Amino acid sequence: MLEVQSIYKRYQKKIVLENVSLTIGQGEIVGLVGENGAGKSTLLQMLATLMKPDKGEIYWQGMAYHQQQKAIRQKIGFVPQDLAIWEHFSVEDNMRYFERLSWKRIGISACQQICQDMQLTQWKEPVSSLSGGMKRKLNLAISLIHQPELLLLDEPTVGIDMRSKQEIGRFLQQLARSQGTTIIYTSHDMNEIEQFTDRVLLIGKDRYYEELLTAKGIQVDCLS
Ligand SMILES: Nc1ncnc2c1ncn2[C@@H]1O[C@H](COP(=O)(O)OP(=O)(O)OP(=O)(O)O)[C@@H](O)[C@H]1O
Repeated sequence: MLEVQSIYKRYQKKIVLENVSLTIGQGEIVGLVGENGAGKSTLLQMLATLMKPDKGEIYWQGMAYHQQQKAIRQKIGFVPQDLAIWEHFSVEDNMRYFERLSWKRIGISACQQICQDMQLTQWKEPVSSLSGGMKRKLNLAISLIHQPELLLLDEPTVGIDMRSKQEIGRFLQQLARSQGTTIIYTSHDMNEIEQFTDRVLLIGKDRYYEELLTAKGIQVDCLS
């Protein structure tokens, strides 16, 4: 279980997160939505241990972030908005490279299986020749090599076509159901959020998303 207790974050004078608390259970897929600049990436970076809150505490499976950061980091997969892959290597070489650096050595067949499960089948092709959607899938596949318990995705499907979105969404659902992976992901696509998440957390002051999602019959929990 992920527990966030009353966290605060400000950049210079700008308060971004103010008294944010949330609880997410194992195997849940949660959509994090809100207007541009609401603080979604900031929150994800804190959940990924890459940034500390000014105040408040975060726990994963009862372990406090401020006390067991290294152990917690090994259980987290984080996919930032920007792609972090080697363009001139093949899909296989990317997976081999990151598998070698991984906390957990799963072997190359298991790496290939992750790609296949995501319908990323261009194993031998250079990344530079892949479509944007395939590159996003590879970025996601790399984050799964160490079999994270908590997967944090910052707009994993931005700029990609409907088909790849569907494939990624279905893959994430399968991952949560079969492995019990807890998944939090941000998106501005409310159809995708409706289709693939179990529930929605809204961040920021803008109530546009709340109205939109409530009209679709989706329950929204407001974080600020
Ligand atoms: N390192 C930083 N220094 C100063 N201000 C920052 C920094 N990072 C983010 N901000 C500001 O904090 C606010 C929240 O940014 P954040 O990237 O978390 O929002 P977001 O909800 O992810 O936005 P988007 O949907 O555009 O990705 C924004 O106003 C942003 O300009």
